[in-house]
Amino acid sequence: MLLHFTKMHGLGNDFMVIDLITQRARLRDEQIRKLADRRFGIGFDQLLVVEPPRSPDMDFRYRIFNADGSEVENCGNGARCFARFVRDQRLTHKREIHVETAGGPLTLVVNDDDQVTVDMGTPRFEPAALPFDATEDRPLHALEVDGERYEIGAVSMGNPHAVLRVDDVDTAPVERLGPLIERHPRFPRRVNAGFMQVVSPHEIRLRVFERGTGETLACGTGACAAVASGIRQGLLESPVTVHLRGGDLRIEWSGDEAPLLMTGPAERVFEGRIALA
Ligand SMILES: N[C@@H](CCC[C@H](N)C(=O)O)C(=O)O
Repeated sequence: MLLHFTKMHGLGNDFMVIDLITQRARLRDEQIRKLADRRFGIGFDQLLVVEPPRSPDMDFRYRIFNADGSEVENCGNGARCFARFVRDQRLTHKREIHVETAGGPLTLVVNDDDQVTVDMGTPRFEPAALPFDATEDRPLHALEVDGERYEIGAVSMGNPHAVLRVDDVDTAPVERLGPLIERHPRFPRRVNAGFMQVVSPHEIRLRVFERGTGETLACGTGACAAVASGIRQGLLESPVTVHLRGGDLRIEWSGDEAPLLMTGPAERVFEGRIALA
């Protein structure tokens, strides 16, 4: 069968987006891995799937699959693309869109300038929320990686994040430490590994080695987690501009149970049809 798809990106974190409201398909893990392949497939960091909601209060169900085929709880850059996609495809005319994800509900607002603001919910730090094997909920946890001890912030934005502060993201050992942190035994469901350089209380630079994908040009939930961890440690103050390799995000969070807001762009690249093997 021929499946219609749209290729999109949020700051270079790229997606294949498919509408499973007007089309029918069931994608197996190995098909997702093949489609994600940049030589043998379409190439993407994540697959985003639009489905009808299961709850009457919601507009859509938003499902996310990493390039390795694993289904995950949340994707921030994807959420902005999802909002643009459902409007461009005329699946909704709303500017405020409520979606259910495996990590909980999200509210997406398409602004007049076409930037999208996502209410990402409240960051969670308790280790069980990630999950992370630690007895106490603290701003920093010691983590031994490859015989060295590092201090990491552990944050759930629906999906799990470890945030490591570095002096300079350009020279940070992202390729070496990223995969080791991602599969560290204290993170039983693996983890996204963020490397954060604090530039000022309102500005950070960030690289993220994503679970199930590898380093991407930007990670929305990674940006939210890094800012939440930085604010909790007293290093940052809202609002914070996050400079990622693919561009900038604005993150606002007033702390405690307040929702964290992420604002940034969402771009359509091309559309196509592909035969599913
Ligand atoms: N690129 C994303 C996060 C995608 C999911 C992540 N790799 C995970 O496994 O949790 C973003 O923009 O947030």
